[in-house]
Amino acid sequence: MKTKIIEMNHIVKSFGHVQAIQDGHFDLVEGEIHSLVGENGAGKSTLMKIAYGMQDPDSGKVMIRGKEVSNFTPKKAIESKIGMVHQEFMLVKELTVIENIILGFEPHIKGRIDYEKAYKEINHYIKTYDMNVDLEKKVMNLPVGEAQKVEILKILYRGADVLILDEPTAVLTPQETLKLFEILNLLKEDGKSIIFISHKLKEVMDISDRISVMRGGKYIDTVKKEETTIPEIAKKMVGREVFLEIKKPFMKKGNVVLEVKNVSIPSNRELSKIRNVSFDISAGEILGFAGVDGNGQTELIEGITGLRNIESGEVIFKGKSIKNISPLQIRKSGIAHIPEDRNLRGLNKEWSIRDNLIANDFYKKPFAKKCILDNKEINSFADLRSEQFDIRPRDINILTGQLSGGNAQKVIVAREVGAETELLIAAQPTRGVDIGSIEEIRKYLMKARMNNSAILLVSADLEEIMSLSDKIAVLYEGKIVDIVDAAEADIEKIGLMMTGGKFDEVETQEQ
Ligand SMILES: Nc1ncnc2c1ncn2[C@@H]1O[C@H](COP(=O)(O)OP(=O)(O)OP(=O)(O)O)[C@@H](O)[C@H]1O
Repeated sequence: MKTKIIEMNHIVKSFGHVQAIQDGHFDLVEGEIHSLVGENGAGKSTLMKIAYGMQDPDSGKVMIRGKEVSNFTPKKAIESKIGMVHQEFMLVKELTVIENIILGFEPHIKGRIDYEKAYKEINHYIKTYDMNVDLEKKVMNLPVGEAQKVEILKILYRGADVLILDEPTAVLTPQETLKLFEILNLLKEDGKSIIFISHKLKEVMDISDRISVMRGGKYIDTVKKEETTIPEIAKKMVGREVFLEIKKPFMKKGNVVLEVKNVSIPSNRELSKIRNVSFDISAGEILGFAGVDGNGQTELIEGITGLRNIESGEVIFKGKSIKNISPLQIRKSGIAHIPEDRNLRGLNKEWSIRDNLIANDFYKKPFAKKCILDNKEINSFADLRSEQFDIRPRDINILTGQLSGGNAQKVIVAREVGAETELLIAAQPTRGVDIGSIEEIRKYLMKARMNNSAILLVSADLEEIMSLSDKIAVLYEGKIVDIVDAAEADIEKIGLMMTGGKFDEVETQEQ
């Protein structure tokens, strides 16, 4: 029988009055890829932070390689050959890749850093696991997929044979995810053991040997990949059937709401400059933007929402130019925005759920009357939104900085989609969000369409683009490759367009 490397039993952990884990169990055997899944706030990250010694359990037993541990710390975890890659990377952007990898563990020769030894060792990992990383580059110049490889190299360099990866694919493109999976399989072949936290059940089914499910802080079940299905896991996670296929009822297109004409927007990355882009969106229509991240999606949305200067061209909302006016004026004109970076632009983490929910409208009726806030109105509005969008924990006074990633995202969606809006700009609305909430968020986007909102959707999730959109535009190196009717598009063709091929060329190639 294979050795159990990590065993956790009856783990309990609270933060103040929030019980993050009520009864956590997990075990990892040598040489397996074991996924941990569960809704936002189910306690996955907390359980893994306990395994890595970043947090102490209130009670319960943690065994590492057969020995019970207490007062476990990341330092002891590293000594026990356990490494963790967190949701938010922990690299020093100003340093080079090699400097990051060896930071705190520099080999020395005659009082100086022995770079030769470090290069030799790291190049060995790069070759063995087929990683292709430029060790001289500064981390700030790396795309996310590369930065993640650096995180993995960093823990391998520290001697890890157990890798805990917390939502590693949340920020990756489909291509980068495939590459990551190749690396993980090579690591597994080499005898390493991997814990993989993810919300993407298809990926979980592709990569795992076993899958453990948590719900509401409790252990639910562990199943072998061959003995389960995606719907079965989704049901264990959410406690009910989940339907991600969204119905797209016929909708008669209304007037044009947004017109973008020959717009160019600068960027400090060459591939992300928006070059002469034109499209329009009508009332009751969803235009989905597909494309590999970094091809100008961020710049385009920042330009339209007033967060970035537009160099040339025109942006017209309901017949009036909104080009280069302030983000506040743009919001006030009736445009809602779910920003892609929820921490930077979507929320004030120091504020409560309630205050974030009313951030756009706190000065207006019914929340303020004659410049005085009406707390009763505000509280009942915030309670209702929390209930409708299933924001957990159900306490509107909690600071959003204390919420799990997915619940934080739900606060933004509840604020933006809940509002009556003529144009909704939704950038990565379900990124890092659990399957039950994805279903809810998609339903709300569809409801907004049925209420005649025009919606600009940017998503790295091609299936999301395909299932929600009426028209699909593909951005490649800052240009629109093509805009196609969603009814005629299929995922493979759109995938090929994401590498620059035109829709009809793709068809011709196939014939
Ligand atoms: N440092 C903290 N302070 C207060 N509450 C916390 C803290 N860390 C986690 N929590 C709470 O504990 C619960 C479990 O959070 P955790 O991050 O473990 O969930 P998760 O399953 O990883 O969720 P997600 O998939 O959204 O990342 C949540 O309700 C969260 O708000």
